[in-house]
Amino acid sequence: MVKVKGVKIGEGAPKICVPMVGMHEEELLEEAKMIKGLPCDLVEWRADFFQQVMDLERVKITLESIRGILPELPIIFTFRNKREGGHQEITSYYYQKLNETVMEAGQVDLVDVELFSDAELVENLVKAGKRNKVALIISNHDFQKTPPVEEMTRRMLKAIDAGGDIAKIAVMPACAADVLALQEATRQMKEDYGKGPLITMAMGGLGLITRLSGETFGSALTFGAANQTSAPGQIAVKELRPIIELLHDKMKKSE
Ligand SMILES: O=C1C[C@@](O)(C(=O)O)C[C@@H](O)[C@@H]1O
Repeated sequence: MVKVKGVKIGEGAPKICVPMVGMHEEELLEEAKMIKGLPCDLVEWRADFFQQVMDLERVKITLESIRGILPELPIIFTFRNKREGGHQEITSYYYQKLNETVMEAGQVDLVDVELFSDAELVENLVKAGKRNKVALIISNHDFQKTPPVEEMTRRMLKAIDAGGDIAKIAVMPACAADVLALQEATRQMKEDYGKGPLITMAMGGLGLITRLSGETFGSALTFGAANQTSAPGQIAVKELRPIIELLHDKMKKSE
């Protein structure tokens, strides 16, 4: 279990995270104000959407303004590279600098680091996370396909071995068997390897069930949209919340 600002990821019902995808500061602040009224547990700033992400001072100022609007919610900071489905590509050097700067600024609770980054970079960011008391999600995204179950579990185990507090995998299914493979990899990680917390999802409409069924299979967090999605298959947080709650209540009652 990972506890951030009182939110227990990996205990009870899956937590709901809303991505912030504004390209400019004003848009982000509007999004933050809207999120204030939404039934979510965390927010994720997808900084690869932000047009001024190459300006570290701007990033820090924007983060402070977001925090000003959302003082209580845990914030995940994510720069998603293009090769993993993000909107911009930056050098490894800048990726490290950006994530370290944000961790040192003290406004975020979690940082998402891509597993397939340079090994030394991951190591440095794990150390920076520990130094700054920021939890690390080590993630992998495949927007083309769903790897075999063993490969998905191998990646999640590697993410935890590398020092991730949370392992995350997002894949693209082509058929129902792919969706089942993602669920099975999640189940094996939780029940057979005893590892977690995990965040897993199959993307697109076909994978939607995986965004709802985390409590059954072992995914501790799910992403729901405010008004713009950050990945295919996300549904609105207002639609997501009652489903997550229904499953949680009924599962508890029939224990
Ligand atoms: O990694 C993830 C998961 C995600 O890709 C999804 O499919 O919901 C959405 C991203 O914003 C987040 O960083």
